Amino acid sequence: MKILVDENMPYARELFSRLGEVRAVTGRPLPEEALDDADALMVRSVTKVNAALLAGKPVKFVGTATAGTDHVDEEWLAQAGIGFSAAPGCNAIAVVEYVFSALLMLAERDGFALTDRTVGIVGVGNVGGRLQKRLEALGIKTLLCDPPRADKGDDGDFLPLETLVEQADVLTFHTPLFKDGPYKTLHLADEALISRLKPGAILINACRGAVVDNSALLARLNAGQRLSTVLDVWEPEPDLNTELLTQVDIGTAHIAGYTLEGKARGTTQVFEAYSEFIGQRHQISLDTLLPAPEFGRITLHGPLDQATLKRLVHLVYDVRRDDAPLRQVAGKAGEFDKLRKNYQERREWSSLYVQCDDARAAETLTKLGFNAVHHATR
Ligand SMILES: NC(=O)c1ccc[n+]([C@@H]2O[C@H](COP(=O)([O-])OP(=O)(O)OC[C@H]3O[C@@H](n4cnc5c(N)ncnc54)[C@H](O)[C@@H]3O)[C@@H](O)[C@H]2O)c1
Ligand SMILES: O=C(O)[C@H](O)[C@H](O)COP(=O)(O)O
Repeated sequence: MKILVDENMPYARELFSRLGEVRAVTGRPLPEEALDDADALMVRSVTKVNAALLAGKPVKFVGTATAGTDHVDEEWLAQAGIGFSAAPGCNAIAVVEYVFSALLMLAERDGFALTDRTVGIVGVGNVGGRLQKRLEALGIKTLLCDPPRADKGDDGDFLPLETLVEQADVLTFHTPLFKDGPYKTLHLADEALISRLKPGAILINACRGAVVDNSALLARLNAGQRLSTVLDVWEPEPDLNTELLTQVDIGTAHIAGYTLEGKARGTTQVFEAYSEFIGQRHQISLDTLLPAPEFGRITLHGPLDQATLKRLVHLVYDVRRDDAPLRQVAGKAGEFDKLRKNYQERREWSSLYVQCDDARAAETLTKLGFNAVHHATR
């Protein structure tokens, strides 16, 4: 059994070698000769998986260690009889923590309280749903837009996108990229939508670049629209518009989902799916794979306010650590992917054990996803 894995999948060699011979390859471009004798292919979002890549090859299963699947022609895989699995939700926590890190940074810089802001969430799935819960745990008002869920009759107060545009101070996108169909998201944020955002609003895109029309966004920013912008994803990648990067408040190289936990969950989810596909079911516990974090334990004295939360969040992950390197290399061939390949280890908030002498602080931090306990220390 020969299994090709993207070289940017942590723990892939260790896990997949339990099932067969593993070869790690670059995902962009994927060396096509490697497919000539491969039984299975494990990719990330940078590899386009379609007939052009796989027709006539022996590959019987494709796994993508990602939440998004717009790089995979699932219809063709199904008609070609090739098994497929994605990794839904694997990195949702990472994206939520990226959004929080960015919002706390902007709130400190511009001197506002997050509890005075209303956050509009477009796409309320694994990322958007967790984001809603964590924002509400802090007492921040959210407005939700998810037409597919609304049409299915899911519980939730789902609103038209237009209402979010009118009322939200922060508009954050967490949809898949659908190029057409009833729920098309390509250029969902077009020039008309962007121009109607509230003055001083914050626009965040951490889903797929083309969900926001990047040329329209640049035109609005150049026209002086009062807007703060956080872009993790770009139209196109890896060759983003460098002028747009100079205009955004935070710009990163599609790494919102790149916690070690998030990437490792992606690998284990496709490993479990493939092991089931070949009839050798394995289940993996993430705890057995992950190393100890750089900061493991801290004591918080007193209550939790926004400034304290910001310091705690930024101890684990400060989004500015990923903004500066992108600005340094943008426009240079190959550098966007190099930043992603050589990504400095980043952990999730749950990796930090926080001992609090204030019961409410412990309760809030627990709801936010920290490993917090209340323990009187004074
Ligand atoms: N930047 C990153 O590193 C990163 C990491 C994870 C996911 N993503 C992207 O974010 C997307 C969302 O991730 P997820 O894990 O929450 O996916 P998900 O499938 O769990 O949730 C997506 C939600 O969007 C909703 N939706 C679909 N069309 C919509 C529309 N037209 N308007 C509003 N809502 C719509 C769906 O009904 C669903 O509830 C992924 O598809 C992926 O492309 C990016
Ligand atoms: O859809 C996702 O899960 C993310 O966008 C994706 O994982 C980003 O990382 P990549 O697969 O490109 O390494």
